[in-house]
Amino acid sequence: MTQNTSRDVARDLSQSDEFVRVKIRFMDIAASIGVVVAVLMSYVELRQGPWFRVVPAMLFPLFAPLLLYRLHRGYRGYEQAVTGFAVLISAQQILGALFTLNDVVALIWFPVFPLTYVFLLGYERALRWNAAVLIGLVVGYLLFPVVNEGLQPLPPIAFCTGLLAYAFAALLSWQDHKDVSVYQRRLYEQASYDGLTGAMMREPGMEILARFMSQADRQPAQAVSVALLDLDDFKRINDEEGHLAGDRVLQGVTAEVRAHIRGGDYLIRLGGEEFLIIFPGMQAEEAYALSETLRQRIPAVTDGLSRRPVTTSIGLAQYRPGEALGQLLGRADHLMYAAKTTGKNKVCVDEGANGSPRMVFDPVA
Ligand SMILES: Nc1nc2c(ncn2[C@@H]2O[C@H](COP(=O)(O)OP(=O)(O)OP(=O)(O)O)[C@@H](O)[C@H]2O)c(=O)[nH]1
Repeated sequence: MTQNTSRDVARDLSQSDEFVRVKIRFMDIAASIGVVVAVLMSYVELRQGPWFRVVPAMLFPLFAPLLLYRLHRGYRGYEQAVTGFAVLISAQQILGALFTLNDVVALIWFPVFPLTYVFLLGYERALRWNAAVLIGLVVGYLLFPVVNEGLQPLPPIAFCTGLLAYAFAALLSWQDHKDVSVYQRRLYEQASYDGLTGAMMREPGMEILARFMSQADRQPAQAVSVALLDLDDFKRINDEEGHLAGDRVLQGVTAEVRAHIRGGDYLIRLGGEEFLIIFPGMQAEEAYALSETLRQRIPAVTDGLSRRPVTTSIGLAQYRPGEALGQLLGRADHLMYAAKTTGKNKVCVDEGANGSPRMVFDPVA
């Protein structure tokens, strides 16, 4: 089974934290400057020609404040505002082609907009968006004499040069952003995944768990279970067979876990020989079956990696809506500790209902 790719995870995280805050701050500044420039342009335009030529330039000062307001209204507001800005800029461009393409100054903006789309939408969406806007510009140019009562637009050679500059800027920004994204993803992987086992590290893992917990708060039917998995007597392997043997065991165990969990599950290394598996959308009973399979398989897969079979103790808890992350992990830890103190090599689980944890499964080791 395939696990979440680091790319999916990076995308998930990049939508929520510091990255978004920086982007919002930048958009506040850029949009405010845009409003001032557009008002000045409208004023100049109004002195030179008929009122309707001002419409494209006035769109931005009219709608940008509303979008800035949406931008600060949580995650949904942010998504809508970002797309809204892209729509606003496209409308401004295409209407601009329709009304003002007899002025060579209009071409100055052509290479600027592809960069804006990449910033707002990411390079993949921006590429499609740019293709659509290029078509819109051509249509606007062709309709210019009809809308402007016989007034001639820029000569075709000037317009085509503008289009080429636009397409070139779009390709360059796409290529550049792609390179940056690859680099960012590599940095993210290094910062988020444990080099020895490939399991996710504690901090990003906790962020993801917190996200699933708040999802479960909003939709109580959406269960989340976690399994805290700790290898038994691991110190003895290190002491008797050396650290390298211990490392091999850790790698063997995590490979086995990864092979059995589902695509949307997460494996996190909390530290040392302690791991957490997040089972989104899974009740404790179902997660128990999977954990029990793992418990049974681990001695077999570590056979040969160490002189004696390695066993695990697992504490399994289902999230109770409203509880804190520390409480959920505390319950899982308490259950794992119960498994350790009652003979090791077992899975202990509670029902996930309110009240004190109760062990409903206590398989024979
Ligand atoms: N080889 C190796 N050992 C590690 C790593 N991280 C932590 N350890 C060792 O893991 C061992 C954990 O020992 P303990 O916490 O006593 O746990 P244990 O021996 O498994 O005992 P129980 O949990 O009670 O079953 C320590 O010896 C750590 O040095 C690692 O990355 N590689």
